[in-house]
Formats: sequence, C-alpha cells, structure tokens
Amino acid sequence: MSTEDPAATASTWTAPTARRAKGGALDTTVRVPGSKSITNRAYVLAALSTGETLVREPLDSRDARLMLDALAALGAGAEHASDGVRVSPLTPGIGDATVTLGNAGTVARFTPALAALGERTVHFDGDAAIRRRPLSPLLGALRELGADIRDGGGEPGAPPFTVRGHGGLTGGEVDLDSSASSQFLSALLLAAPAFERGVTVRLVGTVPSEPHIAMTLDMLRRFGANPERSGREVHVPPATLTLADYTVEPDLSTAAPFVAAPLVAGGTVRIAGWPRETTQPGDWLRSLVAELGGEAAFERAADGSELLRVTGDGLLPGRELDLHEVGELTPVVAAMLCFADGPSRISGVAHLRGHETDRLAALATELTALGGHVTETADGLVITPAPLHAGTFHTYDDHRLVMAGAVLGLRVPGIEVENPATVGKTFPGFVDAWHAVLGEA
Ligand SMILES: O=C(O)C1=C[C@@H](OP(=O)(O)O)[C@@H](O)[C@H](O)C1
Ligand SMILES: C=C(OP(=O)(O)O)C(=O)O
Repeated sequence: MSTEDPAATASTWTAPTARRAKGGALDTTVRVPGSKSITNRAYVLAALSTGETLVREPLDSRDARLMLDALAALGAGAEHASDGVRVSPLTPGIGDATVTLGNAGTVARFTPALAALGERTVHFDGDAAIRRRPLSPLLGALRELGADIRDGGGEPGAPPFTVRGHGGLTGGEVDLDSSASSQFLSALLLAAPAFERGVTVRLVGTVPSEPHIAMTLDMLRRFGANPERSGREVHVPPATLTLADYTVEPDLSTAAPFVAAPLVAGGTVRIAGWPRETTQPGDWLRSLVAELGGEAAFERAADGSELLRVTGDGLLPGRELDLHEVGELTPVVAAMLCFADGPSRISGVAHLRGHETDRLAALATELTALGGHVTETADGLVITPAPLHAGTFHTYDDHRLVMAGAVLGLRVPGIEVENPATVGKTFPGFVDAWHAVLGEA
C-alpha cells in the first residue's frame, strides 16, 4: 500500500447492484479490518511507553502506515511480525525529521505533541486537503503548554509547520476549543502522561464524536494512565505507560456499508468479530438498524467467534437523526436514507465541513446530481425521497464517499464511483470485499 496521494491513481468503479447477487437476497459473512482509531491510538501510546508493545490485528491502510512512518521519523521502532506490529518507544535524537500527514486527521492531530517531547526539528506537511482541515486550536494549546511550533508559510496554524523539540513539555492547565474536531482533545490527552505536569484541559464549546473521547480515555487507562473527567474538565496526571500486548477490534465505522447493505437491498449480512462492548462510534449502528426496521443480533459462529447478524427487507422509513457523536458515519447513513419512503434530516454535524472534504457539500452535490433531493443545512442534510439514476459519483479523495457510492449502487445500476482507490485510507480491500458480499467474488 502506497502512502502517495491517492488522487494520483484516479479511475472509476461501477458499484455492483444487489439484483446481481446470487439467489436474490444477501446472505453472507464479512470480516472488516482493524479500527483506524484504535490502531493509531495504540501506536501512539506504544511509542510513549517504556517497553515494547505488540499491537495485534492492527489496521494496515494508508492512515495506519502514515502513523507508523511518523512515529519512525520521531524515533520509535515498528517491526511487522506474523502476530502483529511490535512498536518500540520513541528515542531521543537530533537533527531534522519530516512527518508526512497524508490526509490523516489522527496523524496530523496526534503527532505534533510527540515531536515537542523529543529533541528533533520536525517538519509537518501532507496532502492539499489536510492543509485546509482545522488544526490551529490544537497547535495554540500545545504552544501554551510549552511547545515551540513555527508556521511554515501557509495559513497560520495549518500545515506546513515545524515543531522544534526541546526535550519535553511542561504541560499544566489549558483552555481548548475542540468543537471543530474531537481529535484536538484526544491529542492532548494521549500525550499528557509524558508532560512534566500532565494536563488539565478546560473545554470551551461542545466536542463532537464523544465515543472517540471515551476511546482515548479507555486506552490511556489500559496503558496505565489515570485520566479523570469532571464536567468540562479533563485531567491526565503524569504516568509511566506500559502494555505488552494490545488487540485491535474490527473497525465498526468501516463496517457501516456492510450493515447498510441488507437494509437497503434485503437479506442478511453477518459482520465477524463485532465486540459486545466497545467505545467505537460504529456500535451505534446496532440501534440505527432497529430504528430503521431491521434486526441486529449477536450470534456465535460454529468456531465460537462472535458475529453481528444484520437483517433487513429493503424498506426504509425516513428519520431525523442527530449524528453529532457519530459524524464519520454520515456519508453511508445519508446514502441509505436516499432509499427511505419518507423525508429525513441529519443534524449535529457542522464539523464534517472540516473532514477529508466538506462532506455536507459533497453529499448534497453528488446525491443531487444523481437525481436525489438533498439540501445542506448549517449542520446537516435534508433528504427528500426521489428516484436516483446512473451517473458518476465523485468522491473528493474521501474513503467514506467511496463506501456511500457502493451503498447507492446496491439499488441503482450504473453508479460510477470515482477514484475507488482512495478508500485505502481505511480499507484497501474494500472493493473486493463488497463484490464478495454481493456474491460476485
Ligand atoms: O479520534 C479519532 O480517531 C477520530 C475522531 C473523529 O474525528 P472528528 O471529531 O474530527 O469528527 C472521527 O470522525 C475520525 O474519523 C476519527
Ligand atoms: C474523519 C475521518 O478521518 P480522520 O481520521 O482523517 O479525521 C474519517 O475517517 O471519517
């Protein structure tokens, strides 16, 4: 998997219709790769630990490789073994280093603090898209906590920028507006055990993607830190991190199009390894299935492993959904709701304008171009039922738009998904897995 800008490999993919599925209704099991959010947190926490950590079943994708490359540039080690990736801690080092961000929010937000803890001069830059994504509230907070960060000639507080490491960060109290991305808060919390005074973050504004904050706190605890949250304050005292072994869960947000498939096309799809307890936002899909008239139930496979069985009949009601906590699911959910028999409204996701692309604008434009009646609001989308037709679905270098295009193709022949390779941000094997689910492997 290349970490080159995927725009370079543009082509189109005709998303298969479910009509072609063997035997009519879907009936299959799919295994999705490891969680991007958990994998990249595990790598960061492992790099901050005192000993080696074996990260089992990690995601291998553009974002995960960018994170490993970033940590290597900052002095950590990563050895690919048959049972996972062995990450060894950051080492001090001098001279210049470069961190390539791609369009990975987790790399752009989680690694600058690590550079400030070291002694290198580290240059950060990435795809054109990451230069437009919000970062400045985080860089401002890091400066207040003692980091030496210099703008690199573009927009202030955006890539390119340089972090000059002076061997550590004082830390302490800081105000943070994390309303544009929960990753700002996660970034401070993940690095805080290594700050001399830890950190106390006083939150200004509302933080989206709440499950991702719960994920950060949970993983900090597993690595030995003691974060405490009280109202709008989060405190992480200094701590020595260590964890020998960590197993990554399947990515439940990557599972979203596979959960959508039986609801949109009718039939059953089983998702292997769905955890009974998790902090992942994708777990909310189980309640969405019920709300949309389908069924999602845990099942045990013949080999004893857990599955989530999702069943639907292709009939979907319109719904009003606040996706503030689960924003990354919006593209797939919007695609599903295009097939509902009544109007729908998605709200609470203004921050999606700062994702891989402006997802609200992209979804409204692309779904309208295919015949849909989809309009943007300040913080979401209004979707009114209308028949869709064949056409090109532009994906704006956004993996989740590829997944949304696949869902549209289930019921609309001739959806040409532009640049399917960009899905490699989180699931390089997505197109093959999708064909397999439709019985076309
Ligand atoms: O911390 C994380 O791993 C993530 C947090 C969320 O970011 P935002 O809060 O910016 O939406 C989510 O959308 C992103 O895909 C992954
Ligand atoms: C917003 C997303 O990614 P990132 O980690 O780049 O923010 C996403 O995966 O939907």
